[in-house]
Amino acid sequence: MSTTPVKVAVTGAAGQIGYSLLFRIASGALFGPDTPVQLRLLEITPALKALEGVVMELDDCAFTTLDSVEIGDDANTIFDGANLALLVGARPRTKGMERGDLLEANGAIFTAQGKALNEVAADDIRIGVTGNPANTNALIAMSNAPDIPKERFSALTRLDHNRALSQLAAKTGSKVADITKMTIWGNHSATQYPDVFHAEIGGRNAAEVVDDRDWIENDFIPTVAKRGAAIIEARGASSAASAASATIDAARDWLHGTPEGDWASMAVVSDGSYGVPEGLIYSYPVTTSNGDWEIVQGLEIDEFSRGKMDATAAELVEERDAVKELGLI
Ligand SMILES: NC(=O)C1=CN([C@@H]2O[C@H](COP(=O)(O)OP(=O)(O)OC[C@H]3O[C@@H](n4cnc5c(N)ncnc54)[C@H](O)[C@@H]3O)[C@@H](O)[C@H]2O)C=CC1
Ligand SMILES: O=C([O-])CC(=O)C(=O)O
Repeated sequence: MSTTPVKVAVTGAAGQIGYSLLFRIASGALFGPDTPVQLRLLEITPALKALEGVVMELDDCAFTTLDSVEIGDDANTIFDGANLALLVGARPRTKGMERGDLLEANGAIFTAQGKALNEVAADDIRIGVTGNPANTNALIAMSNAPDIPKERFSALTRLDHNRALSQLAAKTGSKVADITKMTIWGNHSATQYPDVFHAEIGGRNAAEVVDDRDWIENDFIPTVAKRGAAIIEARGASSAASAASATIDAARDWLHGTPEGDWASMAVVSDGSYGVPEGLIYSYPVTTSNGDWEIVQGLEIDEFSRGKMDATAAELVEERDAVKELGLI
């Protein structure tokens, strides 16, 4: 239990993910009922008025864990002393838009925010990137923050991980709580590889419990990988409440640790593990404790998995090369 307030910066705070995320953080979902939270909310100038309205609503909730709220459009002011920065603000993908189109639009945002974090964040800063294209945005922020250890940056693949848990539970008639060791490899995009071959259901190998290779290859993997597009198609807007929930899950596990006997999926800087090019922000199975993560080592990778893991790495190499060409990293 800590009574020292935690400073949590959230960007894109007036957006649709923000509208769910801020209330969860303020109510103690991330740090528990005894830790006061100071919210630092960054928006672009035209969105500040809407953000004032969100702050009025935060006030009206009378959360006992919410110590203070500061809003603004200057990253150096808002990130000052931040212990955790959740970089959500970005331009969301709209119907028919490909992720590559987003690289340039978002590059400028994450260059500036990486620099500001480097200047003013607290020494223990952890940075989680939700805004798309999340892996490459995290790479841009990381590359523009040379004084912050690279391990402090991650991109969100927890939503994909949670989607995979839910699909697998539905298929096998099991409970999400019975499933462990799910893995999302690679990019938060349609090339991601949701891997059930190392997952377990009630301690048994998940692929064996499923016993339906066709479902794994032709239903499960594409359903999870294309779920974001399916939500956009159905809702006319990208995932918001589920993305906020996954952002909380990811930050909570990072700061407070993964449960014994389980792991989480997190896109983190590659050290070359599993043959992934060093320096990419690639989603791995990780265990965490006290704000540090470690890539789960020693998993056997068969030819099918190898192909999928390499394909998503190749997409990230392309994204990296594109932003390099734009001078963003
Ligand atoms: N990694 C993941 O699993 C997921 C990622 N996303 C991504 O999250 C991002 C946010 O999504 P939504 O909240 O739905 O979008 P939104 O458009 O509702 O909100 C984004 C907010 O960011 C703000 N913003 C833009 N530039 C900014 C800057 N430089 N500084 C601060 N704020 C800035 C905008 O004014 C806007 O209020 C999008 O990129 C979306 O694609 C969405 C779902 C899942
Ligand atoms: O697909 C999108 O643009 C939104 C997103 O990242 C997701 O829902 O996974």
